[in-house]
Amino acid sequence: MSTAEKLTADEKALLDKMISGEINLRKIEEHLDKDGSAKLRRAFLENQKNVELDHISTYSFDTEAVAKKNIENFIGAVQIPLGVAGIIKISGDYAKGDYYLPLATTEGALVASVNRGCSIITKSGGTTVRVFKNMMTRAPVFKFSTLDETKDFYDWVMLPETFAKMKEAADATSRFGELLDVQAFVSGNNVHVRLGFDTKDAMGMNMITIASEAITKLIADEKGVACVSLSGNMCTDKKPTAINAILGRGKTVVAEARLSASFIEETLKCTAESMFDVNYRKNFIGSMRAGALGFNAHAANIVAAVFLACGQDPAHVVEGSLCVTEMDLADNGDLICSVTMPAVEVGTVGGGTSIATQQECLKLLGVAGAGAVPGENALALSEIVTAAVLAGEVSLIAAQAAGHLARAHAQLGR
Ligand SMILES: CC(C)(COP(=O)([O-])OP(=O)([O-])OC[C@H]1O[C@@H](n2cnc3c(N)ncnc32)[C@H](O)[C@@H]1OP(=O)([O-])[O-])[C@@H](O)C(=O)NCCC(=O)NCCSC(=O)C[C@@](C)(O)CC(=O)[O-]
Ligand SMILES: NC(=O)C1=CN([C@@H]2O[C@H](COP(=O)(O)OP(=O)(O)OC[C@H]3O[C@@H](n4cnc5c(N)ncnc54)[C@H](OP(=O)(O)O)[C@@H]3O)[C@@H](O)[C@H]2O)C=CC1
Repeated sequence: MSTAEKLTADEKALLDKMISGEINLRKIEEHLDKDGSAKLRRAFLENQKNVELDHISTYSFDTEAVAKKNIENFIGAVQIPLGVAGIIKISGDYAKGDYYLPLATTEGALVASVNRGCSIITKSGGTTVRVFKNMMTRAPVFKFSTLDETKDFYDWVMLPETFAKMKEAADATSRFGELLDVQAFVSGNNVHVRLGFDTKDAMGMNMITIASEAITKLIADEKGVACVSLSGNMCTDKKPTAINAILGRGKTVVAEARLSASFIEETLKCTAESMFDVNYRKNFIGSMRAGALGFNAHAANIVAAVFLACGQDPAHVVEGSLCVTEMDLADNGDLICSVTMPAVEVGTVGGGTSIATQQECLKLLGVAGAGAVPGENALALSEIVTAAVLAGEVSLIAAQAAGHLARAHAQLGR
């Protein structure tokens, strides 16, 4: 049955007004609640495009909450299959213990692969994970007329007294956010001011954009300089950049595991030497020749799957792909594997984390909501994501070393 056939007489009258252009897609909410508005939009689209929008009408989350803070022109939901990999034993500073990883994907063989990586890592004693840096960034840009004005502003930004004033203005905008660092980058008569914040359990982009605006107001008051754009692209949000790879953004995290040669042969069907060789020629030489920013096999695959499951901003997979995967042979023949993730941008409050299905995945990981100590749940999630990436890298490199890549996808992915 089409959506139009399920409408009441009143709803049909509203649909006629939408079709005639009297009420637009957005304004239908002035007449109906969020679910009703979604139904009318689907009926309108079915009428306009001669399609059936049946499956997207099925969802179980709280529509009022979702349509208020997560989506506009709401029409329903798409479903992404969700699998689980694990257990994986993680020894982080925040994530400690055995974890089942929720992975949302449509790529057959991905969950199997991560599962295999979890299995060998856990058999080998688990992965050690450490967070080296924790700072989300926003970088407004300011323009000047002369180089002397540019230099004067640059010097002022770098003063400790200026940092103190900026911190006072920024920290007043949030109960949780804290300004940690200010760096200025000059280019001709433009100055990009890269502001770094601790955002505690939030990924933090809404929070720090508000805080950064308070800093631009302070700058306007103190220096009479107008901000050209609150984001001048040196932040850098949602674009692949060297600055994020080098200086980090969000959490900079490393996960390491030492895999024994015999487990590699038994579980991964290849040798430590062959994995070392593939990793060197593929992830290092191949990535270097390709001009890549990330030197890895498929970090983005795992970041995307965990992010979709756990309500993270999927566009931040870009930064998640800036991963360096290393594999080194130890004297006793073991393979020491690590992933270095300079920019893991995650939160356990805010954004999509409160949507019911994503909440369940965060609960499965034991990191839903605010940490007992603010920030600790987001830090734990960043360690889990990095451990999951290590599992994916180990398994895929092994599959390529064993010559199993095409076979795996032929069997599981089509
Ligand atoms: C597919 C496997 C795992 C088979 O691997 P296998 O060793 O032949 O399988 P197995 O049947 O002997 O099982 C070994 C373990 O794998 C796991 N496993 C095995 N099957 C399943 C399953 N159905 N469901 C859940 N877990 C599974 C599981 O942990 C199992 O242990 P067990 O549970 O039996 O003790 C392996 O060949 C593999 O990992 N291949 C790589 C696949 C992969 O990583 N794909 C990711 C995407 S590739 C891509 O998109 C990016 C790319 C490739 O273009 C990037 C690039 O340029 O490199
Ligand atoms: N605005 C932008 O330019 C961009 C926005 N986004 C979007 O931003 C959203 C994420 O922004 P984000 O700031 O993380 O989330 P939200 O703005 O959704 O929520 C964060 C707020 O939650 C409150 N909060 C409650 N408990 C805690 C806690 N323990 N730790 C930290 N904060 C807590 C804080 O409020 P308070 O500050 O009042 O104390 C904080 O500012 C996503 O939807 C993403 O897609 C993404 C990129 C850019």
